[in-house]
Amino acid sequence: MSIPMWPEDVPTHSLLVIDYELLKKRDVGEIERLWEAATKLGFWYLKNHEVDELAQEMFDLGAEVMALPHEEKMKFEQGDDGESFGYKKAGGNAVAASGEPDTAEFLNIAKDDALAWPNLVRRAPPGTAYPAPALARMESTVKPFIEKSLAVNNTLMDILNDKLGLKKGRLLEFYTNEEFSGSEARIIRNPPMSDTQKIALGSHTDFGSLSFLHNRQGGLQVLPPGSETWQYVEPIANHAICNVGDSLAIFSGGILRSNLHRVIPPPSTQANTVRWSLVFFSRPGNSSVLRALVEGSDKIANAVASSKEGEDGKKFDTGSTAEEWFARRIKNQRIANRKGPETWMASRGTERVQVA
Ligand SMILES: O=C(O)CCC(=O)C(=O)O
Ligand SMILES: [Fe+2]
Repeated sequence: MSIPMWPEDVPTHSLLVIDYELLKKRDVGEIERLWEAATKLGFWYLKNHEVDELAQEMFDLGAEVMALPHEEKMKFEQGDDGESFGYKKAGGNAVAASGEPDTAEFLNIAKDDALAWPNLVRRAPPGTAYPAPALARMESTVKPFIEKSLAVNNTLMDILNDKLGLKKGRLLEFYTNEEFSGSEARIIRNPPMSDTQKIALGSHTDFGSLSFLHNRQGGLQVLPPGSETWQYVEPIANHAICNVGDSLAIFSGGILRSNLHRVIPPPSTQANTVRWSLVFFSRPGNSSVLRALVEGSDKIANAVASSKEGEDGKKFDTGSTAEEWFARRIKNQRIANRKGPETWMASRGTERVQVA
């Protein structure tokens, strides 16, 4: 599919472009730029990451899955208990405290299932785990996509670990393949909308640590620090978009920024197209306690000590495991679980500014 050019007449927020090749060589200048991006906005472009071909194969898989009849996809529904893996229908989640439904459908595939393939360790038995086109491409596409995405996220994490002043490998202890986690690949489809302001995915911070995003059309928007205006992030060919999620913001005592973002339909020139996007989310092992790593780094201890008492103090010691944190957020987004605006509030993460 050819995608129309990005329009020049919409408010667009530029991101730093980080070169993964240079990061792999631990180029000092590039590491500084990554640090700037991860601490100021928490979003950046990543080029030279070598995952583009596999990303395209994931989109092909996504097209096959989403073309299945609705009843077939619903056999693989994620359910109402806070489980993320599986299919989520359009309208399954709220996008705001009002309870307005979302418009995007997505399929989430567990990292643990892809790596254990041909076994399924998180969703079983096979007939009810994932739609057939996903199972058919698990070995050829999903597993290598997840392995490569993990390598990218782990490299970024290793660099951020050192910049945070943590002992070598400390952060990566949370992301071993030994323990189950909420890490997953997500393929998202949003149909064309006549209302180009109709919210597809509501304002949120990401639940996990690092998100590695490939989107074809625009529609992703960020709320930059200090701004009250949502701004588009331009999709650039062969450039992934990376962002920091709640867990890294908490581990780092707020030094790394988990920024609010949302998705609306593609703007202007790109309107009236089906919007496709694909994300790999790295999330800590289920038993990881989400609290600032103050004992491991003076930098983190100082950041927590100098943050606003009460509000921030509590934020950096959540008393919650990663598993509980994700289940709470997922469960309370679900329209089926909605009792009122309080259900939406219960689904929130580390947001400083609450946007309804
Ligand atoms: O589709 C996008 O561009 C972003 C998706 C997103 O923010 C998410 O799934 O958490
Ligand atoms: Fe997100």
